[in-house]
Amino acid sequence: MGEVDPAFIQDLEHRPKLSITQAEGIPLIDLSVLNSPDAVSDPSTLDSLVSEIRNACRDWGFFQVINHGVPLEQRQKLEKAARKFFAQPLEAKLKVRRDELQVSGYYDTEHTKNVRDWKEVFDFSVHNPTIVPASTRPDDKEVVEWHNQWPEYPPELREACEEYAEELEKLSFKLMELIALSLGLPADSFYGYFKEQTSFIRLNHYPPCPAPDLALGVGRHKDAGALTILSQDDVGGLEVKRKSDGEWIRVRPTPDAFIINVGDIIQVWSNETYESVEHRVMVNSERERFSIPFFFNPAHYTIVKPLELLTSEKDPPRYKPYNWGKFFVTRKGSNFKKLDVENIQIYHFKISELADRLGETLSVK
Ligand SMILES: O=C(O)CCC(=O)C(=O)O
Ligand SMILES: [Fe+2]
Repeated sequence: MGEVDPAFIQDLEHRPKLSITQAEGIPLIDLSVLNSPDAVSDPSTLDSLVSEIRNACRDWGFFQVINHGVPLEQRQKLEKAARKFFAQPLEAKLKVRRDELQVSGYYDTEHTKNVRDWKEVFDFSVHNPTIVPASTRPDDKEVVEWHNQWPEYPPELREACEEYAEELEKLSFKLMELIALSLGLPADSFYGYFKEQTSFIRLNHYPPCPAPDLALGVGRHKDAGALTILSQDDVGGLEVKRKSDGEWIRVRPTPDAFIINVGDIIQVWSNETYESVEHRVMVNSERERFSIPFFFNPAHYTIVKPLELLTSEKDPPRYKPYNWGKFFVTRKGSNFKKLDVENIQIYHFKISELADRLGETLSVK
C-alpha cells in the first residue's frame, strides 16, 4: 500500500489515540460447561453461564469465550493458509477479485463510512451457494446464487476455510441458544432464521501502516448481522466503544479465545435489550495483523423485527420490520457505488426517528 493516500485519512475527531486504554476489558466467559454431560441432564448448571452472557450482552455488547469447542488446529490451519495467500503479489490475488456481481474473493479497497480501510480481505460464504435477492428493489422477488471462488494458491486454503466454517457454525448455534436463554426465550428460538443462512467469513490482513495516527484498519462501525465471532492474532488493534462512557477500549488478545459481539439484528430482535456496539481497528507501523471474523446472518427472506415475546404494550416495538436480504445486498453493493452516500443502517427503521429516509423504501409494510 506504500505512501498514505488521502483516501485513508480519518477526520480529526475519528483519529485513533496512540496511547491505549486497556482497562479491565471486556468479559471473558468460559464455555466448558456446554461440553460437560451435566449441562444436558441438569439445565440448572447452565444458569450461571446464561447470566454471564446476559450481563456481557447488556453491559458491553462484546465478550470473549474460551473452551468453546473449536479445535485449535483448525484455526491454525486457516491462519497459516491465509498468511500464504496474502503474501502473494497483488496480481495473483487479483485473479480472485471481488466485484459487484462476484461478492466472494479478494478485495483491497473497502471503505467504512467513506474512508478507505488500511487492509485487504478475502471473503467467502459459509453456505455455498448462498441465495440472496437479485436486486435491492423492494418489489423485485427474484433471487440469485452467490458462489465462492477459490485461489489456486495455496491449494489448502479452500479446505481450511470450509472446515473452519463448519466449526464456527456449530459455535454460533450454541451462542444463539445461550443468548435466547439470556433473554428468557426457549433455547431454540432463533434456529429457524438460520436454515438458509447468508453468513460469511472474512480473512483480514492489515499491513504495517506508516501513519497509524491518521488511518484505521477498519473505521468505526457496527456489524449488521446477528452475531460476529472473531479470531484475532496476538498483535492487537481491535477497539470497542465502551457503553458506559464512550471511551475506546482495546481488546487484549487472549490465546485461543474468540471475541463475540452482538450485531444489529440482535439489537432489533431484542428490542434494544442488547445493543450492537461500535468498534474499529487500529493499525501499527511495525507488525502486520491478521483476523478472521465470522458474520452469522439469517436467511435472505428473514423479516427482521422486535420479537413479540420481548415487546409489550409498555415496551412497544422500537423498529419497523425490514427485509434482511434487501438490507444485505444494499450494503454489499454500496462499496462499489458513489462514496458520498450514507450506508443503510438499522436506525433508518427506528420507529419515530426515520420518517422518509432511505430505510422507508426497503421496509416491509
Ligand atoms: O479485525 C478485527 O479485529 C475486527 C474486524 C471487524 O470489525 C469487521 O471486519 O467487521
Ligand atoms: Fe466489525
